[in-house]
Amino acid sequence: TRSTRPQRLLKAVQKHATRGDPQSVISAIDHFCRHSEWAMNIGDEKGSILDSVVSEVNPEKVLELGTYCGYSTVRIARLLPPGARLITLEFNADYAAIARQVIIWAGLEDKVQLVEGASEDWIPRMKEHFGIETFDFVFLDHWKDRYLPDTKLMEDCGLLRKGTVLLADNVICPGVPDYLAYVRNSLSYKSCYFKSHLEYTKAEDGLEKSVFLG
Ligand SMILES: Cc1cc(-c2n[nH]c(CCNC(=O)c3cc(-c4ccc(F)cc4)cc(O)c3O)n2)ccn1
Ligand SMILES: [Mg+2]
Repeated sequence: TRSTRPQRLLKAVQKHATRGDPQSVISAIDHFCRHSEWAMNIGDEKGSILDSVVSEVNPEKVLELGTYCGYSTVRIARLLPPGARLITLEFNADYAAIARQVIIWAGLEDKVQLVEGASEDWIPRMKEHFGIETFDFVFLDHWKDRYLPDTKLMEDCGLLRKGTVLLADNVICPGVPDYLAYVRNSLSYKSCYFKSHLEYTKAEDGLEKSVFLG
């Protein structure tokens, strides 16, 4: 039967990227998505904004919601200091299988723990299952109707501390209006918007950076 788009994306990585070289993995995926098939990775333009925020925060403990093929996982993990850890949650088992291979090809498997399942099931188990106290940085890139409930769930589970940075993809396209209203109006967050474009297109999109104030 016909291969899936994530499978074809992984083949492009294994053909064009150098094992152990995260930048070549990022470039191979961006080339595939620009010249072969669009895919819902954050992409190079928003990816550069992600890079700058991660570098500024320099986090030890990172949570990513929505792995997809592991593109943003690689972008984040390649910037982490030794000993830092990234936990990434993926609901779709087929995406997860591809992402594991992409992360291994980039040579970043020691920094990344990929967990399969729904965010609402795993967020309440972070502390007892992974020994996590609080996260320094959270990247939200999963189902858009889960951004707000999962943010409230992270608050309630005590996973956020004064200064934890949340960075949300797709706040314009597909859009997360309820989440935006919440972080922009809540006294518990300081938010700012980074205007950009939907990956590999001219459509507007952007990232919302929100600092939890406790
Ligand atoms: C743990 C857990 C994980 C998940 C989960 N894992 N992986 C995802 C994927 C989510 N991402 C998207 O749907 C998405 C869509 C677009 C898009 C699509 C079509 C258009 F026309 C325009 C834009 C663009 C993007 O950048 C996106 O990120 N959800 C779900 C539940 N629980
Ligand atoms: Mg996205």
